[in-house]
Amino acid sequence: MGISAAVAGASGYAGGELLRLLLAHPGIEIGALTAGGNAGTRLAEHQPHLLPLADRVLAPTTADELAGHDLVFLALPHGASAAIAAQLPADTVVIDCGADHRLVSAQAWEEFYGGEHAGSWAYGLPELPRADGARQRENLRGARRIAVPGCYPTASSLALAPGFAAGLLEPDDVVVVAASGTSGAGRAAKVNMLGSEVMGSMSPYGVGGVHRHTPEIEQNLGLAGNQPVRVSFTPTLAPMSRGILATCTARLKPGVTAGEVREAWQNTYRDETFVHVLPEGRWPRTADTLGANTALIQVAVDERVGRVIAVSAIDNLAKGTAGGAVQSANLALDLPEVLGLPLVGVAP
Ligand SMILES: NC(=O)C1=CN([C@@H]2O[C@H](COP(=O)(O)OP(=O)(O)OC[C@H]3O[C@@H](n4cnc5c(N)ncnc54)[C@H](OP(=O)(O)O)[C@@H]3O)[C@@H](O)[C@H]2O)C=CC1
Ligand SMILES: CC(=O)N[C@@H](CCC(=O)OP(=O)(O)O)C(=O)O
Repeated sequence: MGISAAVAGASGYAGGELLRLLLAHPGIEIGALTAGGNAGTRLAEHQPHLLPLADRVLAPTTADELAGHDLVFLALPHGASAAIAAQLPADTVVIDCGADHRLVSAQAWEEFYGGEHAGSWAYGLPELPRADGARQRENLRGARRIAVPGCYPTASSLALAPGFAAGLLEPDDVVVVAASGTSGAGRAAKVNMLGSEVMGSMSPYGVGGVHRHTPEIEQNLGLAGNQPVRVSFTPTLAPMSRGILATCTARLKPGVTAGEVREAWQNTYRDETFVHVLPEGRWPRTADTLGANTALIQVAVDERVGRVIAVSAIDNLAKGTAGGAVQSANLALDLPEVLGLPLVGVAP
């Protein structure tokens, strides 16, 4: 008998990607599938690409439906996860794809999300380096409650953390501009997500330091360098369904050379399966990560202005959500960390 997993939010984008990955996972069996207003409908109406589950009927998202599994993935809008998680048994592994449990600081939560802070769980970005030389994965082994990172924080934290972990970057001059595909916004209808608004156009949003992923990126880079980091973050919307390209720059400390930068980035990810620093001269493209649990990174130094430029590409639904969630679940359940996770993308 394998490990049983329930997926709450199975009719949404993150839930659909979780199910795609779980169908290929050799150690996990898919149990209850739940939704909100779409409870009672067949999965095929929402996820026609998941043929083996086509006839499964979505249950309402209640603790009764979710309890009784070894593992519960919550792919619900933020705000909905905390209430349901509080009703689940303490020994169930609960992986929250939403934002409710990502931030350590209650003050940052109130400033960027409003309302009451639900608390913080082990943060599900295994490869994140920490200033003490350990990796975030050490906090995930055996954990029973895990918060999956936001998709922009996954891309930008992995891109810049090596420089903070190695003490090469100034903490007060960090700029991240990232482009996301529209699936990042979820499936709920929004006027600015209509094809006619998005196709053939790119546009910024959440400008001026107000996007709720700003404190999460600061939290991660602060952990990597063991000092507070301030980040100017601007998200943009790109006319594609999946993918994030994060262009991240920071001021170098005086005297830091391009060679030291390259060495720090390569050393950080040398032994990682999913995070790759590309050979010099090759730059990450979102297309190369589609469907894969990978993050592709390149770094360069702009010597004229004394800044590092680190670019990363991920699939927001794979490494940016569902892939990261399954990777963390593997760690929590003491399975091989890479089990069932695709390293191979879909191209062109
Ligand atoms: N999309 C992405 O790239 C990323 C998403 N995430 C996070 O994952 C979570 C899910 O996002 P995503 O899949 O994109 O969103 P979607 O809008 O595509 O899906 C939301 C899912 O939650 C269900 N739902 C909505 N409201 C409730 C409720 N009150 N009670 C129970 N179920 C409810 C919906 O069911 P129904 O169909 O019945 O309404 C649907 O299954 C969010 O917290 C998001 O922040 C994290 C990283 C990246
Ligand atoms: C394109 C788009 O709208 N993206 C979403 C982020 C998606 C994500 O990772 O966020 P959460 O898990 O924190 O919801 C946004 O900017 O709010």
